[in-house]
Parts: sequence; C-alpha cells; structure tokens
Amino acid sequence: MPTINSLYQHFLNYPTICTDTRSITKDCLFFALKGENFDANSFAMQALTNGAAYVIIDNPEYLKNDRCILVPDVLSALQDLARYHRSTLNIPVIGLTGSNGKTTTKELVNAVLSEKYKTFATKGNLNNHIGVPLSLLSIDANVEIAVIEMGANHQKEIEFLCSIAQPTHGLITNIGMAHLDGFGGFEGVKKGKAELYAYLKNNHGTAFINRDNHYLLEMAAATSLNKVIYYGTAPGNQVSGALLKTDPFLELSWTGQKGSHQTQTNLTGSYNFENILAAICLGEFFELQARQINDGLSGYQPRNNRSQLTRTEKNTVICDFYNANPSSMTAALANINALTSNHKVAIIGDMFELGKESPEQHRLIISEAEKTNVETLVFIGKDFYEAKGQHRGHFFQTPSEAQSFLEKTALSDCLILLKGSRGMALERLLPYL
Ligand SMILES: CC(=O)N[C@H]1[C@@H](OP(=O)(O)OP(=O)(O)OC[C@H]2O[C@@H](n3ccc(=O)[nH]c3=O)[C@H](O)[C@@H]2O)O[C@H](CO)[C@@H](O)[C@@H]1O[C@H](C)C(=O)N[C@@H](C)C(=O)N[C@H](CCC(=O)N[C@@H](CCC[C@@H](N)C(=O)O)C(=O)O)C(=O)O
Ligand SMILES: Nc1ncnc2c1ncn2[C@@H]1O[C@H](COP(=O)(O)OP(=O)(O)OP(=O)(O)O)[C@@H](O)[C@H]1O
Ligand SMILES: C[C@@H](N)C(=O)N[C@H](C)C(=O)O
Repeated sequence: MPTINSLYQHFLNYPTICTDTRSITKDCLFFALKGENFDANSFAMQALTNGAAYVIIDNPEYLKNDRCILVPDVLSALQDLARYHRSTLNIPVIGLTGSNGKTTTKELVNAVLSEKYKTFATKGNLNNHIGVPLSLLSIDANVEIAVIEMGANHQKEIEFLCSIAQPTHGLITNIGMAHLDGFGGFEGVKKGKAELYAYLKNNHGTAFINRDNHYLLEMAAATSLNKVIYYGTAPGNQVSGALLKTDPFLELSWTGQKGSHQTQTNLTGSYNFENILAAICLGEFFELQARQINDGLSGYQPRNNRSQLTRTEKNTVICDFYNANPSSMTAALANINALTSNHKVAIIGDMFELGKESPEQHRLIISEAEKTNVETLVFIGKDFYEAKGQHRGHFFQTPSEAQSFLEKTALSDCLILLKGSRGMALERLLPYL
C-alpha cells in the first residue's frame, strides 16, 4: 500500500484529479469512487486508456499494471491526499458554512477578494466529503487566499471537513431550519454548525460573525472564541451596514475602518443583505480598498438559480428554485411581499429533509404565504398538498399538474417567485411563465 508521501509525489507530478471516465483529463490521477450505480474500480483500465496517468483503486481484482495504485479505501485516500495538500499550503483558508446563503456568500467573498488577490473558491457547491477534497486539490501554488464552502446534513460532518480544509478563518452565514432530519432538529443544526467555531478556537483561527444573529453569538460564547471580527447593522462593528434599496436589486451603505461607502448589487432579496455584509467584512479584513470591495460586489451577477431575477417574454420571475427550507422560504416570501408589482404570484414546491417536522413546517409556510400580499399562490408537492386544509391557493401534487394549470392561466405582467427543493426541479415550469 502506498504511503501518503508517495501518493503526494504522484499528485505533484499529475496535479489534476478526475473521478469520472466520461470527462477525463489527460495525465490526471483517477480516483475510483463508488456511487449508487457503479463502482468506478471497474472503469480503472478505461481511465488509463483515456489518458489518466494513474488510477487509485481499492479492489485488488483491478490491479492490472504498475499504473494502478491500490489503497484500502479510495474515498479516504482522496480525503487524506486533500488534507496533506492543504497542510503544505501556507495561505489563509476561509471555511464557510451555514444553513442558508453559503454559495452566495462564497461567490460574493470570492468576487471581492479576487479584486486584490489570486483566489480559489469552491466551484458551484461542491461542498461535501467529496467536494471539499476535490476543491482543496484544485488549489495551486499561485493561490493567495482560498474560500472553501462546507455543507453538512448531520453532526460531526463540519468537524470532519475542517480536519481536511484546516480553515484559518471561518464564517457561519446563519442558522436555519434546514436538514432538520439529519441534524435532529434546530438545536442539532446549531450544534453541527458550531463545529466550525470549535475548530477555529482550537486552532487559533479567526471567526467572522454577524452580530445581529443571536444564535451565532450564543454559539460563539459557548465556544469561548477568542479571535472574532463582527459585522452587522449597529455601529461599532468592523463593518456596519444598512439597506438603502431593495426593489428590485439591493443597494446598501456601509461603514468600515476608513469611512462610509455605498454599494450597488445585482442581487434581489433582502436576505442577501447579510451575505453582502459578510463579503464586505472579509474585504476590509484582508485590507482591500473600498473601491475594490464595491467593484467586486457590483460585478457579481448571480447565474445559479439563487435570487436570480429573470425576465421572460411575459413576466418577471425570481428564479430561486435551487433549493428550499422553511427559513429560506420565509425569507423569499417576505421578499416578494416587499417588492412592487401589479400582480404577484408565488409558485412554491415542497421542502425536503425536514423529517418529522415536515407536516408542521409545510403548514406554517402556507400560513406565511397567505399573510403576504401575493394574490396568486400555487403550492406544489405531496407535503403541501397534505397540509392544504381550507387555505387559500391552488394545490397540486406534482409539477406536471401545476404545469396544466399554468398553461391554462397564461400569466402575464406578473412578478413570480419560483422556489422549491432541488428534488422538485421547479425549473421545468419556467417555460410556462
Ligand atoms: C461518487 C460520485 O461522484 N457521485 C456522483 C454520482 O453519483 P452516483 O451515485 O450516481 O454515482 P455512480 O454510481 O453513477 O458512479 C460512481 C462513480 O463512477 C464514476 N463513473 C460512472 C460511470 C462511468 O461511465 N464512469 C465513471 O467514472 C462516477 O463519476 C462516480 O465517481 O453522480 C451524481 C449525479 O451527477 C452526483 O450527484 C454524485 O455526486 C456525489 C453526490 C457528490 O457527493 N459529489 C460531490 C462532488 C459534491 O460536493 N456534490 C455537491 C453536493 C453537495 C450537497 O448536496 N451538499 C449538501 C450538504 C452536504 C450533505 C452531505 N452529507 C452529502 O450527503 O452530500 C448541501 O445542502 O449543500 C453537488 O453535486 O453540488
Ligand atoms: N442569508 C440568507 N437567509 C435566508 N435565506 C437565504 C440567505 N441567502 C440565501 N438564501 C436562500 O437560500 C437559497 C440558496 O442560496 P445558496 O445556494 O447561497 O445557499 P446555500 O446555503 O449554499 O445552499 P446549498 O448548501 O444547498 O448550496 C437562495 O436561493 C435563497 O432563497
Ligand atoms: C441540494 C442540496 N444542496 C440541498 O440544498 N438540499 C435541500 C434539501 C433542497 O434541495 O432544498
């Protein structure tokens, strides 16, 4: 079996990692992972034929030549290699987690910091036990600061990802009602996310904390964090800010260490205010000029179905269908409520991974939606359907039933919120809006 040193030598010679023979890069190291459909050990020879330099396998049956490296477990080897590579990098690594807004905040932080530094940031949301190692292994010697997104749906996951990413700086965006099933309820979410603070505390890292978020303050106090930089709305933080405009895009004023400034963004949704402030705070901390921070923020254009305002032929659609949970759904409803339009429509789909709290959470969202000034409410999915009771709105069990309704209704001149969990894939309704 190879040592981590010998595996790392291969990585230094062949620093591209591949996990899929269908998109192989010449001279890569191919890690044969297992999935629900395949055991990629069986693709090892194909990977070599397609150009891989070496294949890392864990089934001795596929050990055919000296370009096959047999390890006890391929996933662990990938994680160990990433941990080792990270430990050779003497750069700030910003670990970023939270229930909502991780990807958006990561993108904004990267947009800001890249105005001054050579940055690396997690691609998309490759944020789990496979994605974090792959991200770290993409950091090359030119990178000056890395922003690593860390996702989790159960306890000890952030602790494990921190052991790989070894963040020197960290930020929890917020604590919300997400992945309640795996975390074991809201208190479980707090406990799981606080693993980042514990890592920073034990490794002399710096935490960036939204002082307006009392859950984060409680968690920081419980961890006795000693290196903390605050941002928020009240004066006296490293960065303090206020929303100036929210319709349709956010504009804000902020005060840092060297004066007050104004920023324009291409983001909709006042919930993005805290994401933006976090990015400004990191920009200030890493000594960017206000102009660089503002350029980074105003240059960021969401293209990832999160808070993305899209004009169709007939309507304006808030494309927010990447995911959903009770906290982000509440925030999205509050946002459309506050926006101006002749006619408002909310098309919202089931929220997944809520466990035994799911029926109640779906009932609560229906009540929240009813209280808004949105005239047309469309609820899609089994969970909303089961909670429908006597509530106002149109309820459909499946997106295709909702599609027939939308085809008949032919909405026009409307502002439409389209949001649901990933598995609902509500993007399929966009052509009918
Ligand atoms: C192992 C793997 O890559 N899986 C991906 C694969 O899944 P599947 O089970 O279908 O794999 P297969 O069985 O088809 O294949 C096994 C391997 O064989 C390779 N292979 C196959 C065929 C072939 O001809 N040649 C081959 O080489 C193949 O490439 C596999 O390596 O496909 C799915 C669909 O594309 C992928 O979704 C799946 O990816 C897995 C899930 C993954 O973890 N990917 C990471 C890179 C990642 O970071 N993905 C993120 C998801 C992040 C996320 O959802 N985060 C959550 C919180 C984290 C919770 C955590 N506990 C968790 O469970 O993930 C959040 O809320 O943010 C992403 O995709 O965006
Ligand atoms: N600060 C926030 N508070 C509440 N909801 C938010 C916040 N930021 C973003 N959201 C909502 O969460 C959705 C997903 O945003 P984003 O992808 O940035 O979050 P995430 O935490 O990275 O999610 P995932 O881990 O699933 O990628 C957005 O479309 C928006 O509806
Ligand atoms: C897709 C995954 N990152 C996620 O956010 N899942 C929740 C449950 C969703 O799809 O809404």
